[in-house]
Amino acid sequence: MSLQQQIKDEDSGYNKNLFCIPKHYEEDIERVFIPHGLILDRTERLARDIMQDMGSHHIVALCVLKGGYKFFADLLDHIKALNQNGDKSVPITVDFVRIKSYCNDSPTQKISIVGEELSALNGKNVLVVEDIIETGRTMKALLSKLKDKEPKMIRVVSLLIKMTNQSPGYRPDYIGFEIPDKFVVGYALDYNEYFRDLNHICILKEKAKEKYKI
Ligand SMILES: Nc1nc2c(ncn2[C@@H]2O[C@H](COP(=O)(O)O)[C@@H](O)[C@H]2O)c(=O)[nH]1
Ligand SMILES: [Mg+2]
Repeated sequence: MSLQQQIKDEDSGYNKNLFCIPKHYEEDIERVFIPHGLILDRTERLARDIMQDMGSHHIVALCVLKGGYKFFADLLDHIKALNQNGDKSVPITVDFVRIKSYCNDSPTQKISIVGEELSALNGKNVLVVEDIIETGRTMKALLSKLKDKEPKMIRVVSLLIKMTNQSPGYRPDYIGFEIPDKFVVGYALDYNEYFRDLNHICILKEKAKEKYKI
C-alpha cells in the first residue's frame, strides 16, 4: 500500500487569517484545513508514484466531476512534466464523468452518473481521479460501470479519504491525505456549488451551511 499523510482530529488546521481567502467567503470559513501549496506538493509526489506504477502504457485519465477538476488538472500537469523530463514517456488521454451524490453536507439516496458513454476505455489502463472518498459508495458505483467497458486495468487516486465510522469498505490505490470526519470545501470541493473557487481546503462555519443551504 502507498504511504499517505494522515491528518488527525486534533490537527484542526490553520487560522484563516494566515492565508488569502476571497472576500466573498471570509465570513464563511472556520479554518484552513489543507493549504493550497501543501495540496500541490503532495500531488507532485502522487504523480511520481502513479507514473512509476502505470507509466509504461497509454493512460486514460478519467476525471470525476465536478469536485475532481482541480486535482485532475494539477495532477496531469505534474504527470506531463514527468513525461517531458523523464527517460520514458507515455501518451495520456482524458475523459470525464459527472457524479452527484451530495446535497448540503449530506449524501443523497440516489447516485447520479452522467457521461457514461466511455467506450474508449476498452482495453486501456484507466486512472480514475476523484476528490474525496467517504463511504466508498460513489466510487463502487462508478467502478462497477467502468468494469462493463472492459478496461485492461483500473487504478483510482483520491486526493482525500475521510475516516468515518460508517466507512470505508473501499480504499483507493493512491491517497493524498487521510482526514477526520469533517465536511470540507475548496479546491473544487463544494457546498451546493459554492466554494469551488477557493484555493485551500477549508472547514465551514455552521452559519455558512445555513446561508447556502437548499
Ligand atoms: N464537498 C464535499 N464533498 C464531499 C465530502 N465528503 C464526501 N463528499 C462527496 O461525496 C462523494 C464521496 O462520498 P462517498 O460516501 O460516496 O464515498 C465525493 O465524491 C463528494 O462528491 C466533503 O467533506 N466535502
Ligand atoms: Mg467527487
